[in-house]
Amino acid sequence: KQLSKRSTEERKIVIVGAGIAGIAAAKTLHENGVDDFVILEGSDRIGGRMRQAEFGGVKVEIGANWVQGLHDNPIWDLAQKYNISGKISDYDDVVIRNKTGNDVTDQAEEAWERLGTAQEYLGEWRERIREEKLPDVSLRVALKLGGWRPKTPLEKVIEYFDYEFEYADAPEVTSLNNTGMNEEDFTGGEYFVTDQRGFGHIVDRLSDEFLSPNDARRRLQLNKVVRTVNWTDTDVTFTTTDGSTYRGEYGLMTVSIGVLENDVIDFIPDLPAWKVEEIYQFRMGQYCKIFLKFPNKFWDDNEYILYAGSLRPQYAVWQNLELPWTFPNGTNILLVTAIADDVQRIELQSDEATKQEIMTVLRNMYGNNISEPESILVPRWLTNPLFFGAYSNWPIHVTAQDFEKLAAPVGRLYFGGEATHPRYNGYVHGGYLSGIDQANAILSCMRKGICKSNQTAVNQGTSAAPTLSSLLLAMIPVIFPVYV
Ligand SMILES: Cc1cc2nc3c(=O)[nH]c(=O)nc-3n(C[C@H](O)[C@H](O)[C@H](O)COP(=O)(O)OP(=O)(O)OC[C@H]3O[C@@H](n4cnc5c(N)ncnc54)[C@H](O)[C@@H]3O)c2cc1C
Repeated sequence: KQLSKRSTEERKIVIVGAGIAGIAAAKTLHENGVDDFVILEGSDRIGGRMRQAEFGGVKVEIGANWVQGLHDNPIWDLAQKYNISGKISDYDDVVIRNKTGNDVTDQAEEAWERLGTAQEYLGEWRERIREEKLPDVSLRVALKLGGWRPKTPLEKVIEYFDYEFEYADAPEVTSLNNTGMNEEDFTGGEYFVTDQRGFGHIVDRLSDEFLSPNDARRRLQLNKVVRTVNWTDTDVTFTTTDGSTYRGEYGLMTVSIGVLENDVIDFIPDLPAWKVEEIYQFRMGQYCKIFLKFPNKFWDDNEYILYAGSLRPQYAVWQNLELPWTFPNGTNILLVTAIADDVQRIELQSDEATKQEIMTVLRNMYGNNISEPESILVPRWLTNPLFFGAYSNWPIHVTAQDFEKLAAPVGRLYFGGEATHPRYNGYVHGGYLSGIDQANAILSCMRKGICKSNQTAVNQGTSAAPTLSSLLLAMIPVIFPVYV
C-alpha cells in the first residue's frame, strides 16, 4: 500500500547501471544537449567492475586492471589524459616453478615454441573462417589440429597463461573466430594500472564532466536496485527494490550479461524469445584476483610466476606486486588469479580455506619455511547479484547477428554494457564504446525518428550450429593445405 502511494519519477531516459557504459551513455546524452535522464545504480558507488579495495596499506584493483591494447583504444587516451599511473606488463618476464619448487623456465622454451607454431596455424584458420565464412570451432579444436596437445603440467600452465588468463574461460568453450578478433587493436601492450586513485578514476572524471556531487536534478541515484522493467513501444517503467518507480520515454540497461541471465530482474512483458536466446547464449567468464600480504618477500623477482604443479592448473598465475613500479617497497603483496570453475568453489568457501589451499602451492614452490600471510583479500564477483561474474566471453558460433540481437532494443528498452559490444566485449573499452553507441541510437530515435529496429535481427533467427560433416569438410583445406 505504501509503495503505491509513491509517485513515479518521469524522465526522458532512464539508464540502469553506473559502470563505464552507463556513465559514457549519460555523458553522450549530456554532450548532445539532453540532460533529462537519471542513472539508477544498485550499489553505493559508480564504476561497476572498475573497483579498488584497500589492502595491505595500498589500494589494489579487484576488477579491471589493464588497459587492454594501446592502439586506437579510447580508454588508453583517457588514461593518458588523466595521468593514470601504471606500466606495460612484460609477459616475457616470467619464471616457471614445478611442484618441487624447481625453476623449469628453460624447459618450457621448446613448449612455448610449439604453442607458438600452433597459434600461427590457429591465426591462419581464423582468417579463413572469417573470409570464407567457414564454421567456427573452439580454440581447443584449433590448437589440437595445430599440433598443440598439452600433456604435462608445464605445457598445461603455459597454455593457461595464454588463454584462461585472458578469456576467463577454457579453450574448450572459447570461440576461435571471435578471439583475437582485432589483433591489431591489442598491439602496443597491456598497461597495468597501479594508480592509487584507481582505474575507476577514469569513470569519476567522466562523470565530473556532467554531474556535480550534489546534482540538483538527482540524475545519479545510488542504492537503487532495479527489480522490474515494464517495457512498451512508447515507454519503459523501472521499479526498484525500495519501491521507487521511474518512467522514461526510453530505457537503457547496462547491467552485466550475468545479471540478465540470472532472473533477478523481471521484464514485463517477458523479453521475446529471440532476445532471451541471445542472453543465454553468451557466457560470463569467471576471474577472481586473490591478494595476499606477507611480512616479507620470499618469491622470485619476475613479474609473473607460473606454477606448473598439476595437470589441471590451479593457483597457477602469480603476479609479483613487489616490483619497484607497483607499490612502495616492502608492501609485500602477491596476486594470484583463479579462473573459471575454481572461482565458484573459492567464492563459496571461507577465505581461510582458500588461504590454506594457496599456502600449499606456495610451500611447494618456495619451501616450508615461508611466512604466513598477514591478510588475504578474495573479491566475490560471481556471488554478487549486481554482477554474477567477471566479464563476457565469446562463445563458439556467435556471429555478428547475435551481437546485433543482444544489443537490439525491445520496444523503447535499449541494451548496452561490455557484453553487447561486437568488437571489444569483455573489456573496459567495450563497455565505454557500447554506452556511447546506445546513447547515440536513442538520440537518433528521439530526434530523427530513425530508430534501431530488432526486425532484421529477428528475421535472421539464431545462427545454426554447423554439422560435424560441414565442419570437417570446411577444415580439410586448412588441415592439409598442400594437397588441396
Ligand atoms: C576481476 C575482473 C577483471 C577484469 N579485468 C579487466 C582488465 O584488466 N581490462 C579490461 O579492459 N577489462 C577488465 N575487466 C572487465 C571490465 O571491468 C568490464 O568489461 C567493464 O568494467 C564493464 O563495464 P559495464 O559498464 O559494461 O558494466 P558494469 O561495470 O558491470 O556496470 C553495470 C552497473 O550496473 C549495476 N547494476 C547491476 N544490476 C543492477 C540492478 N538490478 N539495478 C541497478 N543497477 C544494477 C552494477 O552495480 C554496475 O555498477 C575485468 C572485470 C573483472 C570483474
